[in-house]
Amino acid sequence: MPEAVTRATTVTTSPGLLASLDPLLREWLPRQRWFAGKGRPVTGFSLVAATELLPAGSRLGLLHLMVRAHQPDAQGSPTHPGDCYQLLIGVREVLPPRLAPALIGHVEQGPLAGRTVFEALYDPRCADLLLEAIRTRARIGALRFERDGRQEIREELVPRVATAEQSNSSIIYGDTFILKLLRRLVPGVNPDLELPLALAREDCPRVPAPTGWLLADLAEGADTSDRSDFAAGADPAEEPYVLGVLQPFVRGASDGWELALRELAKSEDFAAEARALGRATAEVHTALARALPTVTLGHPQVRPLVEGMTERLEATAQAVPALRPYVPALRSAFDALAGLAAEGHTWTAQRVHGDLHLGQCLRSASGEWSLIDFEGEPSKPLTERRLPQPVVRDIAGMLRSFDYAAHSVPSATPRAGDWADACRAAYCAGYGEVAGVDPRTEPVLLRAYETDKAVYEVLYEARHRPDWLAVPMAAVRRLAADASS
Ligand SMILES: Nc1ncnc2c1ncn2[C@@H]1O[C@H](COP(=O)(O)OP(=O)(O)O)[C@@H](O)[C@H]1O
Ligand SMILES: O=P(O)(O)O[C@H]1O[C@H](CO)[C@@H](O[C@H]2O[C@H](CO)[C@@H](O)[C@H](O)[C@H]2O)[C@H](O)[C@H]1O
Repeated sequence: MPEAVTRATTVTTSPGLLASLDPLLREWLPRQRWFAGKGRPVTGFSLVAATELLPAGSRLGLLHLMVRAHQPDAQGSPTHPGDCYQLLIGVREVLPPRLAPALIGHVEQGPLAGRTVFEALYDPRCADLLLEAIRTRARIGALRFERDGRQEIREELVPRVATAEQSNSSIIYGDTFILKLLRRLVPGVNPDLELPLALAREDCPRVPAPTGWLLADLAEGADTSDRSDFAAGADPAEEPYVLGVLQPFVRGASDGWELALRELAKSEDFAAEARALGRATAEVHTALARALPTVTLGHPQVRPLVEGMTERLEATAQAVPALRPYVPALRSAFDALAGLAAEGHTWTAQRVHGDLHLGQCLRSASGEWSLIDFEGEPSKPLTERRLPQPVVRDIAGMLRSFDYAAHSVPSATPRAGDWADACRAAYCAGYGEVAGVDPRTEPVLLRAYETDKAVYEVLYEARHRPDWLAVPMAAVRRLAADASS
């Protein structure tokens, strides 16, 4: 049986707790894939919240920590407050061999001295406890576990940690549910929960409906007993943090990126799948437009949007010299959009996925497509990620992804360029079939967003995967040449 979670309600306030973990976390945290502050030293930690899920002094202790890692900002200024991370720390006298890969270290001082701490997600007792807490809508200190009462959560589903390369951490329960635990935390409504909940209200089958979620409500004296809307609360600093989302697991799924590369390697056509993906994207967009407000973008709104794109282009050219020769031609794509707006052209904006690419699309064993990971670009503030945008933002992301796939295979692969063109056309056609408007009827808007995405990718690859920089640079050359012709 899972732990009786509602008994363990002590909030740990021991001032020595973080000091005792400090030397271990300094070494361990920067090595984690999800650590967002790579390349900058961690100069210290402060505790945002600590909750004892199982008493730290017992045979197995379990701590839920929200810890701010202090780092100088990218410019070296030490005043940056640092990012807040979610950690689940197991505490034992001795770590069993099966948990050795989860070791964080042996504590030498403070309240946990002499004990071993480890990444608790790998301990099935911890994973069971989290699922049980969601199932029973537990309140543990500042932590609130919620669920959609219409979805059944069976007990005793065997947990395992997901091995996919990801920006957060996930536990899969018996191939039935997947719990994504967000790592870098910010207070406020998180689109990764907000949008799937809105889509579930619209009965949109293209996005797994949240089964449960967990929040941390740190507002002093917060009485959360009858708050069903996690979005309540005017001041973002007072709003709950979204810590994780449980959703149905799409069994036997392949992601669009894996499938596209597989078909490309065999020189197989992917147009039918691309068209289905276009249809799925349009289904999600139309449901989002029904569920959440839409706005009209005229000249006053488009001007700052274009300025933002231009600033991103210039900042990226500063950071990546290879981009510099193409700046004037790329800028003309943004200027053309501003020009149309100045002539009185308007566009509709609505909530969108915000970071759509082939890796965010899952095809189930029965061939149905789902879209996942509605977090948006994690480096942007939540308020920005939640702004309505033209749907073309997502469409451009997918069009870039087909191009990425074509440029990621060995150059000997015949007609990779034609393959990408066919996918791009099929995706837009599929989108138009459902939405009623083919995105290619807005070439200026599409070009501006595709250019902006390619510029984003140049910076992303320069920072994270320099070996891949040639992929978006090829697109930059193509977009610049088209602009000059
Ligand atoms: N509902 C789901 N069903 C099956 N696999 C999923 C599901 N949600 C996520 N995954 C898998 O987990 C990976 C990471 O999920 P994602 O939401 O993209 O997390 P992150 O934001 O950490 O990158 C996905 O690439 C996919 O392989
Ligand atoms: O998956 P994330 O949401 O963290 O997105 C980031 O990483 C992506 C790479 O994993 C990156 O996507 C780029 O590479 C993909 C192939 O690996 C390609 O399909 C995408 O089209 C391309 O943008 C994404 O940009 C970045 O935000």
